[in-house]
Amino acid sequence: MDIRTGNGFDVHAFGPGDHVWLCGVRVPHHRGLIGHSDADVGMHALTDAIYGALAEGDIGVHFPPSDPQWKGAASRIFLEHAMGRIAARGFTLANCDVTLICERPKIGPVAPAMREALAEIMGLGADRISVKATTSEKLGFTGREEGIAAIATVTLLQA
Ligand SMILES: Nc1ccn([C@@H]2O[C@H](COP(=O)(O)O)[C@@H](O)[C@H]2O)c(=O)n1
Ligand SMILES: C[C@@]1(CO)OP(=O)(O)OP(=O)(O)OC[C@H]1O
Repeated sequence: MDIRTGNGFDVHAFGPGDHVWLCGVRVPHHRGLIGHSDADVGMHALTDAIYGALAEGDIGVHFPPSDPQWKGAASRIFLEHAMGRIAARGFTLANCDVTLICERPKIGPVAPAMREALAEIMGLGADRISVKATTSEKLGFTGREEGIAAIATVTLLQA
C-alpha cells in the first residue's frame, strides 16, 4: 500500500468587509480577507496539502493569480479540482486536519459547520475531517489581527 502525506500553509490579510470565508463557511466578522479569490485561507491550505501529497505543485500552479477567471472565485472550485486529482491518481483521502491561526473570529462555535461543509465538497465523512484553531497569543501578524494563517495536513492511501 502506498501511503502519502501532504502539508499546506496559507495566509490572507484582513481588509474591509463584514465577513470571512473559512473552510467553506461564511463567518460574520468586522473585517474581510483580501485575495484574488474568496480568500478562504483554510480551504487553500487544505487544497495545497493535497497537491503536496500528490507532488503536483501548488494552488497557484493550477489556478494562477494572474488569471482573471479566478477573480472572486469560490475556493471550493480549487478543492474539488484537487479531489479530482486524488481520484485520477488512484488514491483515496484517509483524513485531513486543518488548523486556523487567528485571534478572531472564534472558530470553535463554527468548526462543526466547517467540517460539514468540507465533508460535502470532499465526499468524505466529517469524522475524517478536523478543523481546529489556535491564537498566537497576540504575537506576530496573526496576534495583531492583520490576517489569518492556516495549516493543513492530509493522508492519502493507494490500494
Ligand atoms: N480563533 C480561535 C482561536 C482559538 N480558539 C479556541 O480557543 C482555544 C485556546 O486558544 P489558545 O490559542 O489560547 O490556545 C483553542 O484551543 C481553540 O479551541 C478558537 O475557537 N478560535
Ligand atoms: C487561490 C488563488 C487563485 O488565483 O488566489 P488567492 O485567492 O489570492 O489565494 P492564494 O492563497 O494566494 O493562492 C493563489 C491563487 O491560486
